[in-house]
Amino acid sequence: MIPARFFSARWQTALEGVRRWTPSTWAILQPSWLLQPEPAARLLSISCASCAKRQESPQKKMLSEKKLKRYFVDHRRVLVRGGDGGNGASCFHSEPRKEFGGPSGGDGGSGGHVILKVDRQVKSLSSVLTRYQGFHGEDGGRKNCFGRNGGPLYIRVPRGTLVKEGEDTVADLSCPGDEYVAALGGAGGKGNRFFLANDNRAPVTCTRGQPGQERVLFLELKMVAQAGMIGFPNAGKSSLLRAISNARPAVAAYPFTTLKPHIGVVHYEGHQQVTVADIPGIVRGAHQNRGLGLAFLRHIERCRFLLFVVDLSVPEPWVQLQDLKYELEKYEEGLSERPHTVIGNKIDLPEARAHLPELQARLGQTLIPLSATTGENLEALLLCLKELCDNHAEAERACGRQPLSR
Ligand SMILES: Nc1nc2c(ncn2[C@@H]2O[C@H](COP(=O)(O)OP(=O)(O)OP(=O)(O)O)[C@@H](O)[C@H]2O)c(=O)[nH]1
Ligand SMILES: [Mg+2]
Repeated sequence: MIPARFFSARWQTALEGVRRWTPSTWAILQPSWLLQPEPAARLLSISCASCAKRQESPQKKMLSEKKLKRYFVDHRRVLVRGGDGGNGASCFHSEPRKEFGGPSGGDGGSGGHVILKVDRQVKSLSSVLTRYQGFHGEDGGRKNCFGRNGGPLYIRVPRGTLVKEGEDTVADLSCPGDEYVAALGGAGGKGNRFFLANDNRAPVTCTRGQPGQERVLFLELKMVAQAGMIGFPNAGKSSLLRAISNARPAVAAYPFTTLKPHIGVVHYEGHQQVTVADIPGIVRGAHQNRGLGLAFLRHIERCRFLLFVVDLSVPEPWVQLQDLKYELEKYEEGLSERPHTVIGNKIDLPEARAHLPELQARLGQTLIPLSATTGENLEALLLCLKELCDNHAEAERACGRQPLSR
């Protein structure tokens, strides 16, 4: 037996802690899969479901509503100006023993365009600045030297960016690699060589380069996903996305953990994929700009079907559902009528199980009770997603349109 004085003060504190442990403390430390019965045989392999971790709140300081909105960059006002054209030169050829060498002023180079380009790596408009100036063309030079053209200036934007000028939508950049010339560069000026004519053998005229086009554009980001998850803060939307896809949005026990939409891809057999967007939480009165407001709902506009995520552990979960639909209708009439399914999350909690029968009775439609944390009944959600996707594709094909894939 080693005497206690041989241990450092730190070790002694640790030993004290061990002595205080009780069986219940051990139970808390056990992984959840040891305490719960094995779920029924799974129809599909959901490796991520078992990996979905419960992350404890890092005691983050609550942000005010005003500050919350600053984090959410999905629209930008941008002033774009094309590069100015270079000026033409006015000079005459001069060489020993050569009289009347003639005009030799070169043209100016054209100004560079400012181009919006979709880049897969860019996920939000936060990297887009408020003003851009294209590269200017070089001035023309002596000896008929033309100025160099200004190169194009690319502004990298995320996929799903809408470009508006005033009220008009001028471009919809929804595919990777899509480009839109936001501002044209100015044409280069002409040097005096250009004005050489039979009746004027020594022109001195040269013109200035034209200024680049100037425009004020509004960029608006609309995520492109097939399914959109809508729910109150803390309903477990991000946990669910982590469980069914490889996306890794933050999960924590405080509201508004998610401040920008995340997209996850759910993989099925036969290389079929369904994209699911996790939208920041909606609160009652969002249409009056409460919480994060309704600004982020523009991401749902493009979703083909919706997943309403309800927290079953709250006292009256059906009220949450009514509020969600009400807020959607306030944003855009008919939005809540899109093909959708209702998900009752946190079924692993006893109070959630107690609320389930009443919610089902009030709902009058099928509800998928599941647990994002334990992975219980996730198969039902995956099958339902696939069905919604197949139905959508069929409907699109019937109308002669190409269904949205990813
Ligand atoms: N018991 C239990 N807790 C869950 C479950 N799903 C999520 N949670 C917990 O609920 C809390 C909120 O989860 P999130 O996934 O961040 O919720 P959210 O809907 O994304 O929240 P916001 O981003 O704020 O809108 C976290 O503490 C999760 O651990 C579940 O199925 N069971
Ligand atoms: Mg979240």
